[in-house]
Amino acid sequence: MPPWQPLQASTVSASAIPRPLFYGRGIHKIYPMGEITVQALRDVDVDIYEGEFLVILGASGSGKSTLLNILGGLDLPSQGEVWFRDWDLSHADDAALTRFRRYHIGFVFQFYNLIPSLTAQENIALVTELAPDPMHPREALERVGLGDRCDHFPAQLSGGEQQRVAIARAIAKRPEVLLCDEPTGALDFSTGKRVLEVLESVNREFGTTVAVITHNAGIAAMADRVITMRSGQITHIDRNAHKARPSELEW
Ligand SMILES: Nc1ncnc2c1ncn2[C@@H]1O[C@H](COP(=O)(O)OP(=O)(O)OP(=O)(O)O)[C@@H](O)[C@H]1O
Repeated sequence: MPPWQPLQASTVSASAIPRPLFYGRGIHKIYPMGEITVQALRDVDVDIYEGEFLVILGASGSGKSTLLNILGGLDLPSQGEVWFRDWDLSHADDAALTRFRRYHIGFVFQFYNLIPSLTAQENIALVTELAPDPMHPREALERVGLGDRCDHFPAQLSGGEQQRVAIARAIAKRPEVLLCDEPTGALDFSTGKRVLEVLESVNREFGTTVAVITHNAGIAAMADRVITMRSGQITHIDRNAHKARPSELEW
């Protein structure tokens, strides 16, 4: 990692602030679209710390998914630098990014992307077969409260249960980071809260760094820190003095 400077001026000396797990500076992302270009990210500086629960909040089109995809090694910035520990993600080739995703990152998306013809535990086994030190698929399902649904097919599970299988699939390879793109976007209020409880317990019990992107401001209260985005830029970074439990959230 290059010499690191904390983002915000602080009364605490820089050496007392932990080095971030992710370190991004001057990130731009431009999509050429024929005659015009779309600037999805403009000069974004971001730090993500080990073990934190981060919420990235912003309206549709503000650049949240673009930023998450770059941090997760699914996409490259057009300009700027992105580091994960000592890995320079901004200059990594496809093979290096695939290794990075495989060994370090679990993804959870709004739509669960389960294979309909496979049972819950078979969906998870597809991932754990490639991982160096995975959980047993049954254990991962127990972690999300679905130990009794191992042999159910996705169509036999509710939306919230399918999302919990997707979370079990993401945590089964014991990633250091869980990146979640609108994980409750397709769920009703109480089912969404159950999914957030699972993400909170993964963060608390395993120490997994969790980043959740959402347009739902009600979710921000459960985070350690909240990054707010607008028009491809970070407009605020706030730390919650008190973290709400998922059961206390309202939206
Ligand atoms: N592959 C792409 N090609 C062209 N433009 C893109 C592409 N991906 C994103 N964009 C544009 O970049 C901007 C940021 O999109 P992004 O998906 O990151 O926003 P978002 O905050 O995640 O929105 P949402 O909450 O609707 O998912 C938008 O204007 C979007 O249309």
